[in-house]
Amino acid sequence: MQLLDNTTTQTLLDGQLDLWHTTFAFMKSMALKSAVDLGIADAIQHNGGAATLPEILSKVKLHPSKIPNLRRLMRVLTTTNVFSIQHPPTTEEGEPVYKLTPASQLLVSSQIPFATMLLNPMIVSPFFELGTWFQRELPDPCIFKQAHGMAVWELTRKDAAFDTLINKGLASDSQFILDVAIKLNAEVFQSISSLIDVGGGSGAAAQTISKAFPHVKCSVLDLEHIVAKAPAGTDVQYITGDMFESIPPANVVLLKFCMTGITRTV
Ligand SMILES: C[S@@+](CC[C@H](N)C(=O)[O-])C[C@H]1O[C@@H](n2cnc3c(N)ncnc32)[C@H](O)[C@@H]1O
Repeated sequence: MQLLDNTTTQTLLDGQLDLWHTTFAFMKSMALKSAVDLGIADAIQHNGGAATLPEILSKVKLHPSKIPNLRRLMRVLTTTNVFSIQHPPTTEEGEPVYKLTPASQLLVSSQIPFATMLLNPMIVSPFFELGTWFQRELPDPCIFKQAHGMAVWELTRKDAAFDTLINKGLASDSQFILDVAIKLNAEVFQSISSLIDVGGGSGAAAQTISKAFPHVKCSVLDLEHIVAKAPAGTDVQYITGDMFESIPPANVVLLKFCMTGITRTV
């Protein structure tokens, strides 16, 4: 084989390994999706934060024919640090114990809707056509629109289930990251009196700030159909508008995740 004449066999084997690692990288995210779908993090948590395979099986619903495959799934999830594994000493018989890691602690508490959103087929499938996207000139550069015929925010307007998926996912991430920001940088919020979250969605971030710092007048600027569904009874003011036309004045302008899927027309 010409290839083998010109390059060392070991170099090519290393190259094949790199290719396989990248080719099968999707198995990591699909294993994570399975863990979320099956509630494995919750099962371990309910067992005190550590569980053997039979203990996980007592809490997770699997078809009996698939039980032998759970160990393989857990192997992927431990090599990717979603869970950790502690083997029994070689001198003793017994089952390995799976434990929560910082990553899976987040799956128990807050990040499930975010992972569920990002691993949804509607969000993942457009990337199968990334090569085509590079070859075409499109009036709208949004890859989601190339695949589904409309931008993310147009689809949220038309499809209630998709809207819930996106809003819950974004809100869970906002809630988590704002809790962290408030804990680490409280003085930043103490020194301001107003804040506007541009493209703030259902207002999870603004509400978290408003509750922690009642002296900060918090507002959300978003598109009409998002503001129409804004939760009532909060101190946050929801404003309908297009960020490309104007942004109401405030001490702080928050732009979180706003580079993704922004639409110019309201
Ligand atoms: C990726 S989401 C971010 C939501 C929120 N900031 C968060 O981090 O959870 C983008 C938001 O921008 C809004 N949006 C899109 N185009 C907009 C525009 N032209 N003017 C104002 N808001 C817009 C969408 O409706 C959506 O709520």
